[in-house]
Amino acid sequence: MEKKLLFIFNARAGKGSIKSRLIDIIDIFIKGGYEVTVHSTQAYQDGLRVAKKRAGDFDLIVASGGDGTLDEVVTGLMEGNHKTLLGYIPAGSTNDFANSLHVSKNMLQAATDIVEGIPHAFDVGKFNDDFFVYIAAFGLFTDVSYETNQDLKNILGHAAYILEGTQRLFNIASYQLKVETKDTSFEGDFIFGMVSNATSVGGFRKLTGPDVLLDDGVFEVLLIRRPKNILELNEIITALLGGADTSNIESFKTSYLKITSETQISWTLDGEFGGEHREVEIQNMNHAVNIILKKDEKVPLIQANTGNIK
Ligand SMILES: Nc1ncnc2c1ncn2[C@@H]1O[C@H](COP(=O)(O)OP(=O)(O)OP(=O)(O)O)[C@@H](O)[C@H]1O
Repeated sequence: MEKKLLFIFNARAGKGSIKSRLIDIIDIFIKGGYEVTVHSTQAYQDGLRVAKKRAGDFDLIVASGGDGTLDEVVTGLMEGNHKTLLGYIPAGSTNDFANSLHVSKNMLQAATDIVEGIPHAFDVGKFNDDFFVYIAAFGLFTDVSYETNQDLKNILGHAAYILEGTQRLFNIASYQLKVETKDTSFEGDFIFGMVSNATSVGGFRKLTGPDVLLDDGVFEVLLIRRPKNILELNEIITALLGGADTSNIESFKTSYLKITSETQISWTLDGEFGGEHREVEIQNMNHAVNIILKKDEKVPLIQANTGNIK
């Protein structure tokens, strides 16, 4: 029997770059032995709705768009409790997570790699009642409006850019936080926080630290305290650029994290607006999604290949 593939794509992502490749992509899927059902997302969260409702009827779901579309489809899989295999064809203006996954930026190659590829189990983040694929972050967004879409797209690149070393770290909002893990808890005045499962964020590799594995059941956490003077600021910047550690940066790995603040904090989940929260519980959902990647691709994973789907 033919295997069933649900193809969910955002025709608007990346200025509509997928449109001219659509027929060739579908042709690759059909030649790969799939019966293809196509859905172009009609609005914000449509990808989530369709994945949640329909993924159970398919052997493979392929998402195409930017990080936002991937986030929505994974959230739909999680909310619907589906274990359907997932493929990703980057087609947005921001495809940050594609760098961690080593997915080809050539859409036809990415489609071929899905058809010929191998599924790998990846961790997913649970964020209160929501989910994220590779990052939940707050801070450093005060001069970026959440109202216009384009600003939102660049939010992680923007944060990473600021962290790379401008003096603006002094002039931004900070948040009084209590941070709890299963082993420890601490408090402080923080300007930025990120909980990630990625080898690079906003195009910057150093921010997530070395020895990142995408299926190890733990997140990399980076929390930056407000610098009190130039010396502390320089220490923070040096540490972010890979130099000596500083007590103004908390960085650790954990499977669970609770962050409580006195005021509402705006969060971003995978580069999209993740709501305002005073209390956030983040849990690593180990091996929650099975993503198909090119054979022999050196993606940082503990697990060896879980078997060819063909
Ligand atoms: N038809 C649509 N109309 C409006 N928004 C949509 C539509 N389809 C998807 N979206 C929303 O667009 C957002 C961004 O999508 P995505 O991540 O795929 O692209 P992007 O690379 O961020 O975007 P862009 O290339 O448009 O800057 C997502 O939140 C998604 O829900």
